[in-house]
Amino acid sequence: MLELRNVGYETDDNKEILHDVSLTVQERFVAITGPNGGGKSTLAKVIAGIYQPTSGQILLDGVDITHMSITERANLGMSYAFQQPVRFKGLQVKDLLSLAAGKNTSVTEACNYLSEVGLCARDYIDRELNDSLSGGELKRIEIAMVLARGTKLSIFDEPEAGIDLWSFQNLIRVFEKMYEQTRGSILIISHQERILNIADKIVVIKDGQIQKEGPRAEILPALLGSADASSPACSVLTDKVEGVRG
Ligand SMILES: Nc1ncnc2c1ncn2[C@@H]1O[C@H](COP(=O)(O)OP(=O)(O)OP(=O)(O)O)[C@@H](O)[C@H]1O
Repeated sequence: MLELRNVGYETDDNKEILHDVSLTVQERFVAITGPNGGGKSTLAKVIAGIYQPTSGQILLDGVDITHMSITERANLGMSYAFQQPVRFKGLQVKDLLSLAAGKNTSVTEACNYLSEVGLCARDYIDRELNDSLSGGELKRIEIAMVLARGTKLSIFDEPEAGIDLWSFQNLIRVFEKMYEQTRGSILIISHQERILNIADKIVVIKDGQIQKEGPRAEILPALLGSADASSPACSVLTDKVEGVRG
């Protein structure tokens, strides 16, 4: 279980981005949503160790990881997929999957991971992770990497970004498979109703604070509120977050 106790984060020039965030993540799927600039990505980076919190404590299965490095957290069983995928120049896709899995992944295994994320494996296995890959391809490769790692806590920052042509059902199936394999928790930052729809718990972050959290059945109807059914869910959710105040 991941536990955040009164976590705060300020930038070097004293801008407060997160304020007094307390949260537990022990459910299968936990979704973090809220308006742009609310602090979701910052929270994910604080959890993953990319940013150090300036106050509060973070515990993973009771172990205080507040001041641990990214590598130490990863070794304890945490994976993080960025909103903007990173490029690893000089490294091939199959090498990245082997590194992620912590073993020499066979071509068949690597191909299976790539197929899971909707990529035609043989076209990608030997590709270098450089600018020749599109944002959407990199995003899928990054999701395949988290799948290969199979850790007890996987964090995804807007996994839907850049993969519009790939069916959401596939993305959701990947999350479900990941859960079956790891029995861990999957923390997903998303604005997408279809992703929020699979969440066991939804957390709404606004102005750097938790505005609302609870089971999906309690939070989602309020988020959708007076949403126009013909509008894309992503913009609806972003706009309607105001509606859950209370
Ligand atoms: N290093 C930084 N220095 C100054 N401001 C920052 C820094 N990092 C983030 N911010 C600001 O903190 C706020 C929260 O940013 P964050 O990226 O966490 O929001 P978000 O909820 O993930 O947004 P989005 O939905 O647009 O991805 C924003 O106003 C952002 O401009």
